[in-house]
Amino acid sequence: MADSSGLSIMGEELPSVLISEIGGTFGILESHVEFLKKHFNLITMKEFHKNKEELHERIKSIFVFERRPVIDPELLESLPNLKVIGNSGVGVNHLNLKLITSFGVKVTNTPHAVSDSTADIGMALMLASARRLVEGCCLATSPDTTHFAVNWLGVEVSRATLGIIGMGSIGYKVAKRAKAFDMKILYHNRNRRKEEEEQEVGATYCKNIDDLLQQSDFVMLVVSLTPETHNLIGKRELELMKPTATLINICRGAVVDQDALVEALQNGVIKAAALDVTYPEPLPRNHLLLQMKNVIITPHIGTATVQALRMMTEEAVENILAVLNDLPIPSEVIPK
Ligand SMILES: O=C(O)C(=O)CO
Repeated sequence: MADSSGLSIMGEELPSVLISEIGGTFGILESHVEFLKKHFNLITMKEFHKNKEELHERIKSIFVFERRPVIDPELLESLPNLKVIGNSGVGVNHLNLKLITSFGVKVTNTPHAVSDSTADIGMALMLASARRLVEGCCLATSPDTTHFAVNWLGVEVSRATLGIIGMGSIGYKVAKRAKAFDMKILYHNRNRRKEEEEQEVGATYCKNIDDLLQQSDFVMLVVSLTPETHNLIGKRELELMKPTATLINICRGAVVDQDALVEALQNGVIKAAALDVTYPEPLPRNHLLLQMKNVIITPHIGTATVQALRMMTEEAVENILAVLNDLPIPSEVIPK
């Protein structure tokens, strides 16, 4: 892994950093451990619980990966020298920012590392839904299939209108990709992008989200989950969309009112949905969304690439070292 930070604390013992565990489904990738150990003395939660008395004053940072370890008041109270929580990933809705910062602890995230891989998943879901890829795979592997029925047709994304809700770094990368597919691009964002940025990707700003919903063939959600964006897309918004439109969600499940979505899909209010995120994750096996032919669901794999995970670890390490060395912090998350 690239050692771009050059920030290890020279001449000092490596700072102790708490991690959930190494390996397993939710632990740190074993191939990242060597890199992390160049900068930190890693302490797993298991070691911490076994030896709290000796370790609690030494821990300066917590490296959060896959929402673990869980940061609760008890953990924060037990770490008097904690300076920073380095989240590996951009979304921090699993962290109570107000609580954490009330302990004088900073929070950082990794917006740069995740943007390409998450934008790719957005495009992959849009294309897969438009061209009925999952259904097509099932047809191809079905023993009864000789040829697809002549009226078994998908639609093209070329020249269709894509409405991007949330034009941060991921949304912007989606727009760049969509431009290459000759899509017409609309976007809604709290803050309008600079004119030259809009021109670069050919995106038109919709101040009013309703205009975007009414005009788009594909609506892609790329916002952070906050109290303002919780259930941002509900019954009213779905009813504004075209009956031929597809909803793609690559941010957080709770941005959509899922019951309203099920109803809209059942009643033909919209045509289809492609979701990398749901609530809960995973959905219960008997959930209606898992049974609909016009829905594609992936298990939150936006950053599940070799490259993204490597860059997330590197970006998180840079952030943590910047805080511990009292240097400008590349990506600090400030509670609103
Ligand atoms: O970076 C994040 O927050 C993710 O959810 C990755 O998909």
